[in-house]
Amino acid sequence: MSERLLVLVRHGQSEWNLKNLFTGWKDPDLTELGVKEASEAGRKLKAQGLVFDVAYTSVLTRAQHTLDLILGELDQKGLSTTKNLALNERDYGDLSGLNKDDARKKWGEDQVLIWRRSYDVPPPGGESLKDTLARALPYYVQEILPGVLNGKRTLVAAHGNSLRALIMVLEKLSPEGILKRELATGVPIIYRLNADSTVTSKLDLAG
Ligand SMILES: O=C(O)[C@@H](CO)OP(=O)(O)O
Repeated sequence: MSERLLVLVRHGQSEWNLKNLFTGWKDPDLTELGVKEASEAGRKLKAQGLVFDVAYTSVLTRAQHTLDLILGELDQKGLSTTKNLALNERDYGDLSGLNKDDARKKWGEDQVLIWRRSYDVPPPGGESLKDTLARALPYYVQEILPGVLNGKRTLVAAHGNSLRALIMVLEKLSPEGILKRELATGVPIIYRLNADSTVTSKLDLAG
């Protein structure tokens, strides 16, 4: 029987993660550390003996670069890959490009935390996690999940908040539960699914 494998990985550290800037749909590349993290993610997946049939990523450079580095480590550079905007980071709207500490000074710690981690309060001009889920989930259900359920071993390289949206569904987390869920850069999470698309097992390759 095929294994219904789904691996999610957040991109490695980006230039704007390093500078502590709200990023969203802006398109910085990986830092040197981010490149190392992505390669390390690939080595960890290889050490697990994993091979993939398909990959998905966003239309943003940091996620695509991460995927390329992972596939390089896996000797799978030619893997069939689909890029879609549905997997993009949450759009940070007017906050994009601002420094996160400066934003805390201007609007206060609590307000910035609400914009960053609440479920349904969007940052000005941007997307809430709920909005992000509303575009990432249909893509997952219609484009990614059918392949996984048919035995296509699937790798998704995307972003903190687009992946948090999918994790909320996979792990059946409440809006309160997702609030505290942080995704480290370049850490793969390996899911195996049941035939009804619920999660059989989860392995977080942190550390
Ligand atoms: O700036 C962003 O786009 C995201 C991810 O780096 O930040 P946050 O941690 O606030 O979701």
